Amino acid sequence: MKASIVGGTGYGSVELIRLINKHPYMELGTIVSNSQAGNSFSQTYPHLTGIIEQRMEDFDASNLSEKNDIVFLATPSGVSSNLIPKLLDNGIKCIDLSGDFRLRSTEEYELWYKHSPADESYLKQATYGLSEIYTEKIRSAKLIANPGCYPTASTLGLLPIVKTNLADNKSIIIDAKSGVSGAGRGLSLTSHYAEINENLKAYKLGAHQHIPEIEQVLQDETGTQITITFTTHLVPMTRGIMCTTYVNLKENISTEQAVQLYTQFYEKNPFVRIRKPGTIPATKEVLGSNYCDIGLHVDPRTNRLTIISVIDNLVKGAAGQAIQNANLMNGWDERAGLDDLPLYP
Ligand SMILES: NC(=O)C1=CN([C@@H]2O[C@H](COP(=O)(O)OP(=O)(O)OC[C@H]3O[C@@H](n4cnc5c(N)ncnc54)[C@H](OP(=O)(O)O)[C@@H]3O)[C@@H](O)[C@H]2O)C=CC1
Ligand SMILES: CC(=O)N[C@@H](CCC(=O)OP(=O)(O)O)C(=O)O
Repeated sequence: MKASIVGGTGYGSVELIRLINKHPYMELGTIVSNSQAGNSFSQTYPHLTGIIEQRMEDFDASNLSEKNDIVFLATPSGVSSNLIPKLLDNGIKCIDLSGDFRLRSTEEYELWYKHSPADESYLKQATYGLSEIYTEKIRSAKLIANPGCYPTASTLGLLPIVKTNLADNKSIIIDAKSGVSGAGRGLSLTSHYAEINENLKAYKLGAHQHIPEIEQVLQDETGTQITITFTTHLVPMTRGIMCTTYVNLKENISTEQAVQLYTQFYEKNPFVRIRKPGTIPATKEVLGSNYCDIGLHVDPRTNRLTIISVIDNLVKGAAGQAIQNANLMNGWDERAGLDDLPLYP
């Protein structure tokens, strides 16, 4: 099966190429680049010299649909909302790594993303691609809105407890941290070495575009409106996301009981690993892999649950989850092409 990528020179694209290159049932099709059409891929990424030499091309929906079986869009928000309708009209399946098709409400999209929303008739065709939770819908989807990196780590960490009657849903605080590759390859002052190195910054306080996305999933899965406190931080490392989430419990449970609840919740999900009581996951322990590792602790003095969830933002947070969704859409083992062990140290 041939997989095309749009947004060729970005980090999401080069990570998709790494994963497609070793996938048992997919091979790389057309790479579309807005800025580098005509140039070979290895000119932008010399570490792939002699491996990915193909020339990147301009976007052409009918040509892409003729030559490929699926298209991954790894473009900034505000771009795929214009491209995906043309692709769907040509009958090709799409997986969008951007935020353009994640929020069902067009008003919310405009409010948080500050772009014009996608056309509602196409928005309605999108399935939110949190692989572990929407598995069955994903299998028959034609358009996947791949979740954001922070929402993946946050919601996988929160869902087992909010879906029980144990959590005080008004008390949720997510303290989130990301490596700099989460901001993409584009140059900006905030990702400048001298601004990042030996520094720790909170950003987009109360204004992060992932707030409505996380709340939408929590509402869909609990049937109640849940408002969260969510703060993002930029950490001087390349890859990795850690979400430290605090939830007040309405009943007394022990750490061991929380671990048992989470283990049962994810027992059929190979990419979610629940840590034993007393072991705390770190970002390096999932580096380069599609795992989301979750550590839990209940403080008996406050009866508050602390959830530590970690992912590699470019794998489970983007390209890896996109491949996992393509696997589900095609009826393959969801682990196909995603069996790399974490890279350690
Ligand atoms: N980085 C991460 O960890 C994650 C990213 N995402 C989302 O995935 C998407 C891709 O992210 P990422 O690869 O990191 O971003 P990058 O900034 O690294 O790459 C995006 C690429 O899109 C293309 N592009 C840029 N502007 C335009 C435009 N106006 N029209 C068409 N193409 C354009 C460019 O490639 P070219 O010129 O070659 O076409 C660019 O390199 C984004 O929406 C991001 O929010 C989601 C989860 C995690
Ligand atoms: C470190 C960093 O800057 N991360 C980005 C995450 C980008 C992302 O995944 O956002 P989308 O919803 O547009 O896909 C951010 O916080 O905005």
